[in-house]
Amino acid sequence: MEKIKIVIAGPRGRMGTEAVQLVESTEHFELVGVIDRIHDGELFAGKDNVKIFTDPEKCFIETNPDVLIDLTTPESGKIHTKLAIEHGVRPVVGTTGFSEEDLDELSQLAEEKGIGAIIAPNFALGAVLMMKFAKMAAKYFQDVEIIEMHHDQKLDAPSGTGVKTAEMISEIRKPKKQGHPNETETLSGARGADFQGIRIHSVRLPGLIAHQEVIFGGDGQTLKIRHDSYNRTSFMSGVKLSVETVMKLDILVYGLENIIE
Ligand SMILES: NC(=O)c1ccc[n+]([C@@H]2O[C@H](COP(=O)([O-])OP(=O)(O)OC[C@H]3O[C@@H](n4cnc5c(N)ncnc54)[C@H](O)[C@@H]3O)[C@@H](O)[C@H]2O)c1
Ligand SMILES: O=C(O)C1=N[C@H](C(=O)O)CCC1
Repeated sequence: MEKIKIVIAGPRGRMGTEAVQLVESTEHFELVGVIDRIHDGELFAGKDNVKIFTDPEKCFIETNPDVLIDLTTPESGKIHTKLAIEHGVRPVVGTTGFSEEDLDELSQLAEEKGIGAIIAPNFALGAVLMMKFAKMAAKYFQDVEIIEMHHDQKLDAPSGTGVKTAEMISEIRKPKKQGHPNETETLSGARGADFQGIRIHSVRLPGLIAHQEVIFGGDGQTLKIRHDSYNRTSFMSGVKLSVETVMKLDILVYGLENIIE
Protein backbone atom coordinates (compact mmCIF):
# COMPACT_ATOMS: atom_id res chain seq x y z
CA MET A 1 0.00 0.00 0.00
CA GLU A 2 1.32 3.45 -0.94
CA LYS A 3 1.97 5.69 2.07
CA ILE A 4 -0.12 8.82 2.63
CA LYS A 5 2.28 11.77 2.74
CA ILE A 6 1.36 14.14 5.58
CA VAL A 7 2.29 17.63 6.73
CA ILE A 8 1.32 18.70 10.26
CA ALA A 9 0.75 22.36 11.16
CA GLY A 10 1.20 23.08 14.88
CA PRO A 11 3.42 20.03 15.60
CA ARG A 12 4.62 21.28 19.00
CA GLY A 13 1.12 21.97 20.37
CA ARG A 14 -0.92 19.76 22.70
CA MET A 15 -2.78 18.15 19.79
CA GLY A 16 0.07 18.44 17.29
CA THR A 17 2.38 16.38 19.52
CA GLU A 18 -0.18 13.56 19.60
CA ALA A 19 -0.71 13.83 15.84
CA VAL A 20 3.05 13.50 15.19
CA GLN A 21 3.04 10.29 17.28
CA LEU A 22 0.01 8.98 15.41
CA VAL A 23 1.56 9.58 11.99
CA GLU A 24 4.89 8.09 13.03
CA SER A 25 3.29 4.97 14.47
CA THR A 26 0.97 4.31 11.51
CA GLU A 27 2.58 2.16 8.84
CA HIS A 28 0.79 3.68 5.85
CA PHE A 29 1.33 7.31 6.99
CA GLU A 30 4.51 9.29 6.35
CA LEU A 31 5.43 12.65 7.91
CA VAL A 32 7.05 14.70 5.13
CA GLY A 33 7.17 18.15 6.76
CA VAL A 34 5.81 20.37 9.51
CA ILE A 35 4.55 23.95 9.57
CA ASP A 36 5.61 25.87 12.65
CA ARG A 37 6.02 29.52 13.63
CA ILE A 38 9.75 29.21 14.35
CA HIS A 39 12.92 27.33 13.33
CA ASP A 40 12.39 27.64 9.57
CA GLY A 41 14.59 25.25 7.58
CA GLU A 42 15.71 23.17 10.57
CA LEU A 43 15.05 19.46 10.90
CA PHE A 44 11.98 18.70 13.03
CA ALA A 45 12.90 17.07 16.35
CA GLY A 46 16.13 15.86 14.74
CA LYS A 47 14.20 13.62 12.31
CA ASP A 48 15.88 12.93 8.98
CA ASN A 49 13.89 14.23 5.99
CA VAL A 50 11.30 16.14 8.07
CA LYS A 51 11.92 19.85 7.64
CA ILE A 52 10.28 22.74 9.49
CA PHE A 53 8.64 25.41 7.33
CA THR A 54 7.27 28.73 8.54
CA ASP A 55 5.86 29.39 5.06
CA PRO A 56 3.00 26.96 4.30
CA GLU A 57 3.11 27.53 0.53
CA LYS A 58 6.83 26.73 0.40
CA CYS A 59 6.11 23.61 2.49
CA PHE A 60 3.40 22.37 0.09
CA ILE A 61 5.54 23.02 -2.99
CA GLU A 62 8.70 21.40 -1.58
CA THR A 63 7.17 18.37 0.15
CA ASN A 64 4.21 17.69 -2.19
CA PRO A 65 2.03 16.13 0.56
CA ASP A 66 -1.32 14.34 0.11
CA VAL A 67 -2.79 15.65 3.38
CA LEU A 68 -2.38 18.60 5.74
CA ILE A 69 -3.37 18.03 9.38
CA ASP A 70 -4.01 21.45 10.92
CA LEU A 71 -4.01 21.84 14.71
CA THR A 72 -3.16 25.50 15.23
CA THR A 73 -5.29 28.57 15.96
CA PRO A 74 -8.52 29.81 14.37
CA GLU A 75 -6.68 32.54 12.42
CA SER A 76 -3.78 30.39 11.13
CA GLY A 77 -6.02 27.37 10.56
CA LYS A 78 -8.18 29.26 8.07
CA ILE A 79 -5.15 30.49 6.11
CA HIS A 80 -3.52 27.03 6.04
CA THR A 81 -6.74 25.31 4.96
CA LYS A 82 -7.31 27.74 2.10
CA LEU A 83 -3.71 27.47 0.89
CA ALA A 84 -3.79 23.67 1.13
CA ILE A 85 -6.88 23.44 -1.08
CA GLU A 86 -5.37 25.89 -3.56
CA HIS A 87 -2.23 23.69 -3.75
CA GLY A 88 -4.18 20.44 -4.18
CA VAL A 89 -3.41 19.24 -0.62
CA ARG A 90 -6.34 17.66 1.25
CA PRO A 91 -6.86 19.36 4.63
CA VAL A 92 -7.89 17.48 7.79
CA VAL A 93 -8.65 20.28 10.20
CA GLY A 94 -9.17 19.93 13.94
CA THR A 95 -8.65 23.62 14.60
CA THR A 96 -11.85 25.21 15.88
CA GLY A 97 -13.25 28.73 15.81
CA PHE A 98 -14.22 28.89 12.11
CA SER A 99 -17.32 30.99 11.34
CA GLU A 100 -20.20 29.86 9.12
CA GLU A 101 -18.88 32.22 6.41
CA ASP A 102 -15.39 30.65 6.65
CA LEU A 103 -16.87 27.17 6.26
CA ASP A 104 -18.98 28.26 3.27
CA GLU A 105 -15.98 29.87 1.58
CA LEU A 106 -13.74 26.83 2.12
CA SER A 107 -16.47 24.45 1.03
CA GLN A 108 -16.95 26.39 -2.21
CA LEU A 109 -13.20 26.45 -2.84
CA ALA A 110 -12.91 22.68 -2.28
CA GLU A 111 -15.77 22.08 -4.70
CA GLU A 112 -14.21 24.33 -7.35
CA LYS A 113 -10.89 22.51 -7.04
CA GLY A 114 -12.48 19.03 -6.65
CA ILE A 115 -10.39 18.47 -3.52
CA GLY A 116 -11.48 16.48 -0.46
CA ALA A 117 -11.36 18.23 2.92
CA ILE A 118 -12.52 17.38 6.44
CA ILE A 119 -13.12 19.94 9.17
CA ALA A 120 -14.06 18.25 12.44
CA PRO A 121 -14.73 20.24 15.62
CA ASN A 122 -14.30 17.03 17.60
CA PHE A 123 -12.37 13.90 16.57
CA ALA A 124 -13.41 11.84 19.62
CA LEU A 125 -15.82 9.10 18.60
CA GLY A 126 -17.77 9.43 21.87
CA ALA A 127 -18.26 13.15 21.29
CA VAL A 128 -19.59 12.49 17.79
CA LEU A 129 -22.05 9.98 19.26
CA MET A 130 -23.06 12.51 21.94
CA MET A 131 -23.94 14.98 19.17
CA LYS A 132 -25.85 12.35 17.21
CA PHE A 133 -27.79 11.25 20.32
CA ALA A 134 -28.60 14.90 21.12
CA LYS A 135 -29.99 15.33 17.61
CA MET A 136 -32.16 12.21 18.13
CA ALA A 137 -33.44 13.52 21.48
CA ALA A 138 -34.33 16.90 19.95
CA LYS A 139 -37.26 15.24 18.17
CA TYR A 140 -38.88 14.65 21.56
CA PHE A 141 -37.56 17.56 23.69
CA GLN A 142 -37.69 21.15 22.45
CA ASP A 143 -35.99 22.68 25.49
CA VAL A 144 -32.25 22.17 25.66
CA GLU A 145 -29.12 23.86 26.97
CA ILE A 146 -25.49 22.97 26.27
CA ILE A 147 -22.71 23.19 28.84
CA GLU A 148 -19.26 22.80 27.29
CA MET A 149 -16.23 22.59 29.60
CA HIS A 150 -12.60 22.95 28.51
CA HIS A 151 -9.10 23.64 29.81
CA ASP A 152 -8.29 27.30 30.46
CA GLN A 153 -5.79 27.63 27.56
CA LYS A 154 -8.55 27.37 24.97
CA LEU A 155 -8.76 30.41 22.67
CA ASP A 156 -12.27 30.13 21.24
CA ALA A 157 -15.67 30.18 22.95
CA PRO A 158 -18.08 28.65 22.55
CA SER A 159 -16.26 25.48 21.56
CA GLY A 160 -16.58 24.12 18.03
CA THR A 161 -18.32 21.08 19.51
CA GLY A 162 -20.85 23.26 21.35
CA VAL A 163 -21.73 25.13 18.17
CA LYS A 164 -21.85 21.94 16.07
CA THR A 165 -24.17 20.31 18.62
CA ALA A 166 -26.50 23.32 18.53
CA GLU A 167 -26.48 23.22 14.71
CA MET A 168 -27.36 19.51 14.65
CA ILE A 169 -30.15 19.96 17.21
CA SER A 170 -31.49 22.92 15.18
CA GLU A 171 -31.91 20.68 12.15
CA ILE A 172 -34.68 18.90 14.13
CA ARG A 173 -35.89 21.34 16.82
CA LYS A 174 -38.51 23.96 15.95
CA PRO A 175 -37.19 27.48 16.75
CA LYS A 176 -38.12 28.43 20.31
CA LYS A 177 -37.11 31.14 22.78
CA GLN A 178 -36.53 29.24 26.01
CA GLY A 179 -36.97 30.36 29.58
CA HIS A 180 -39.48 32.93 30.85
CA PRO A 181 -40.65 35.33 28.10
CA ASN A 182 -39.82 38.27 30.38
CA GLU A 183 -36.50 37.00 31.74
CA THR A 184 -33.71 39.58 32.06
CA GLU A 185 -29.99 39.26 32.74
CA THR A 186 -28.97 41.22 35.82
CA LEU A 187 -25.39 40.26 34.99
CA SER A 188 -24.58 40.28 31.25
CA GLY A 189 -23.90 36.82 29.82
CA ALA A 190 -25.73 34.98 32.60
CA ARG A 191 -27.86 33.02 30.13
CA GLY A 192 -24.92 32.09 27.87
CA ALA A 193 -24.50 32.38 24.10
CA ASP A 194 -27.63 32.14 21.96
CA PHE A 195 -27.66 29.85 18.92
CA GLN A 196 -31.17 30.03 17.45
CA GLY A 197 -32.63 30.05 20.96
CA ILE A 198 -30.34 27.28 22.26
CA ARG A 199 -28.13 28.50 25.12
CA ILE A 200 -24.47 27.46 25.15
CA HIS A 201 -22.53 27.92 28.41
CA SER A 202 -18.71 27.84 28.29
CA VAL A 203 -16.73 26.73 31.35
CA ARG A 204 -12.91 27.20 31.31
CA LEU A 205 -10.89 25.63 34.14
CA PRO A 206 -7.40 24.19 34.66
CA GLY A 207 -7.64 20.44 35.10
CA LEU A 208 -10.24 20.00 32.36
CA ILE A 209 -9.50 18.67 28.86
CA ALA A 210 -12.76 18.59 26.82
CA HIS A 211 -16.21 17.81 28.22
CA GLN A 212 -19.79 18.55 27.27
CA GLU A 213 -23.22 17.99 28.72
CA VAL A 214 -26.40 18.45 26.68
CA ILE A 215 -29.40 18.83 28.99
CA PHE A 216 -32.94 18.40 27.68
CA GLY A 217 -35.90 19.41 29.85
CA GLY A 218 -39.51 18.17 29.64
CA ASP A 219 -42.54 17.71 31.88
CA GLY A 220 -41.14 16.55 35.22
CA GLN A 221 -37.96 15.13 33.66
CA THR A 222 -34.53 15.95 32.27
CA LEU A 223 -32.29 13.98 29.95
CA LYS A 224 -28.53 14.53 30.18
CA ILE A 225 -26.14 13.36 27.47
CA ARG A 226 -22.51 13.76 28.47
CA HIS A 227 -19.10 13.11 26.96
CA ASP A 228 -15.65 13.47 28.56
CA SER A 229 -12.23 13.41 26.93
CA TYR A 230 -9.68 12.70 29.67
CA ASN A 231 -6.66 12.91 27.36
CA ARG A 232 -5.82 13.97 23.81
CA THR A 233 -5.20 10.41 22.63
CA SER A 234 -9.02 10.22 22.62
CA PHE A 235 -9.00 12.33 19.45
CA MET A 236 -6.44 10.32 17.47
CA SER A 237 -8.61 7.50 16.09
CA GLY A 238 -10.79 10.22 14.54
CA VAL A 239 -7.73 11.94 13.06
CA LYS A 240 -6.58 8.62 11.56
CA LEU A 241 -10.01 7.88 10.09
CA SER A 242 -10.20 11.41 8.67
CA VAL A 243 -6.81 11.15 6.95
CA GLU A 244 -7.82 7.83 5.37
CA THR A 245 -11.26 9.10 4.36
CA VAL A 246 -10.20 12.47 2.96
CA MET A 247 -8.16 10.65 0.31
CA LYS A 248 -11.45 9.35 -1.18
CA LEU A 249 -13.39 12.64 -1.05
CA ASP A 250 -13.76 15.45 -3.58
CA ILE A 251 -15.79 17.86 -1.42
CA LEU A 252 -15.45 19.41 2.04
CA VAL A 253 -17.11 17.48 4.87
CA TYR A 254 -17.81 19.36 8.10
CA GLY A 255 -18.16 17.02 11.09
CA LEU A 256 -17.16 13.42 11.65
CA GLU A 257 -20.81 12.39 12.00
CA ASN A 258 -20.94 12.58 8.19
CA ILE A 259 -18.24 9.95 7.70
CA ILE A 260 -18.97 7.39 10.42
CA GLU A 261 -21.79 4.88 9.92
N1 LIG B 1 -11.11 18.67 16.63
C1 LIG B 1 -10.71 18.18 17.80
O1 LIG B 1 -11.04 17.05 18.16
C2 LIG B 1 -9.84 19.02 18.69
C3 LIG B 1 -9.31 18.53 19.86
C4 LIG B 1 -8.48 19.33 20.61
C5 LIG B 1 -8.20 20.61 20.17
N2 LIG B 1 -8.76 21.06 19.03
C6 LIG B 1 -8.42 22.37 18.46
O2 LIG B 1 -7.12 22.25 17.92
C7 LIG B 1 -6.45 23.50 17.98
C8 LIG B 1 -5.11 23.31 18.69
O3 LIG B 1 -5.33 22.94 20.01
P1 LIG B 1 -4.13 22.69 21.02
O4 LIG B 1 -4.73 22.43 22.34
O5 LIG B 1 -3.20 21.70 20.44
O6 LIG B 1 -3.43 24.12 21.02
P2 LIG B 1 -1.91 24.48 21.34
O7 LIG B 1 -1.91 25.94 21.67
O8 LIG B 1 -1.34 23.53 22.31
O9 LIG B 1 -1.18 24.25 19.95
C9 LIG B 1 -1.30 25.09 18.84
C10 LIG B 1 0.04 25.11 18.13
O10 LIG B 1 -0.13 25.80 16.91
C11 LIG B 1 1.04 26.55 16.69
N3 LIG B 1 0.73 27.62 15.73
C12 LIG B 1 -0.02 28.72 15.91
N4 LIG B 1 -0.03 29.46 14.78
C13 LIG B 1 0.73 28.79 13.89
C14 LIG B 1 1.13 29.04 12.55
N5 LIG B 1 0.73 30.14 11.90
N6 LIG B 1 1.90 28.13 11.92
C15 LIG B 1 2.30 27.02 12.56
N7 LIG B 1 1.99 26.73 13.85
C16 LIG B 1 1.20 27.60 14.49
C17 LIG B 1 1.43 27.07 18.07
O11 LIG B 1 2.78 27.45 18.11
C18 LIG B 1 1.14 25.85 18.92
O12 LIG B 1 2.28 25.02 19.03
C19 LIG B 1 -7.41 24.44 18.68
O13 LIG B 1 -8.13 25.17 17.72
C20 LIG B 1 -8.35 23.52 19.42
O14 LIG B 1 -9.62 24.08 19.62
C21 LIG B 1 -9.58 20.30 18.29
O1 LIG C 1 -8.89 21.55 23.51
C1 LIG C 1 -9.67 22.11 22.72
O2 LIG C 1 -9.54 23.30 22.38
C2 LIG C 1 -10.80 21.34 22.14
N1 LIG C 1 -11.59 21.93 21.31
C3 LIG C 1 -12.63 21.29 20.59
C4 LIG C 1 -13.81 22.23 20.43
O3 LIG C 1 -13.63 23.47 20.36
O4 LIG C 1 -14.92 21.73 20.30
C5 LIG C 1 -13.08 20.00 21.21
C6 LIG C 1 -11.95 19.18 21.68
C7 LIG C 1 -10.96 19.92 22.54
